[in-house]
Amino acid sequence: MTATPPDLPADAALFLDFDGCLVEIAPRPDAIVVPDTLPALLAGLHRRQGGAVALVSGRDVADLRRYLPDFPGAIAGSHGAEIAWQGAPPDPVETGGLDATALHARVRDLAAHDDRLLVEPKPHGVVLHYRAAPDLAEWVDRTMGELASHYPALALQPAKMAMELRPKSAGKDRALSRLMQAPDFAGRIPVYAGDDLTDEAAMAEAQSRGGFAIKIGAGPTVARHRLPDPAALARWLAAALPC
Ligand SMILES: O=P(O)(O)OC[C@H]1O[C@H](O[C@H]2O[C@H](CO)[C@@H](O)[C@H](O)[C@H]2O)[C@H](O)[C@@H](O)[C@@H]1O
Repeated sequence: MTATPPDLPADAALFLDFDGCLVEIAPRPDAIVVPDTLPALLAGLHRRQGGAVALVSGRDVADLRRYLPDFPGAIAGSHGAEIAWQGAPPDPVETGGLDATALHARVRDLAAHDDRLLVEPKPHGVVLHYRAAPDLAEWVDRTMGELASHYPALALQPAKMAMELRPKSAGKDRALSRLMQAPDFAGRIPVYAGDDLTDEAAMAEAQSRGGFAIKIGAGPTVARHRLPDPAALARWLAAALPC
């Protein structure tokens, strides 16, 4: 059973997923709408939590910075493959010699199968989206699975109406563990909010470290707490800030 979360402790380290968590899911990755109030909310939380606020997303760091250019905290992008500390460029990523451009071209060729499919290239992988073609779910899973067998350094990452190839060495749980070693985060209670399969390992990691996790929306989860949607999460976060 998942319960409403307790108040955000002042000594928490806060980890926030982006799509489906801070912003509503949209028909396409570039169609999301960032609520007007979100940048100030994140800045207020960053002050209140002593700098211990991080975005943890499947999107790459550059993409997240386009949507939240003034976010003052750390950003773990590409499912934790990239970590950018407050305002700095991302740490270099070990890609195992991946030719990302060739991979993107291969997936674009596969996507020519149906013009409702959408390819999202990433610096260390690629996503094939089928939100506009739900009938192709099985085809996408199978085709990306076959492709994955040619890329031993990449792992299949199922997401909402999408299948991704991302570095095997990445993972939001690993990103959380790394961030928890940083001076602003160390010794704090990890609190993680997320909505997708990609968040489950990080939620488990937060709980195993004595913190808590909040699942946003419906669906099975390891999280012990739940809120219905990004608006409810924003209200819960705002309640932690002085009026
Ligand atoms: O880890 P997240 O911040 O939750 O990012 C996960 C993926 O989110 C994006 O795709 C999802 O959201 C899109 C916009 O709402 C939606 O159209 C798509 O169907 C969803 O899968 C993003 O495009 C991916 O790169 C992220 O990995």
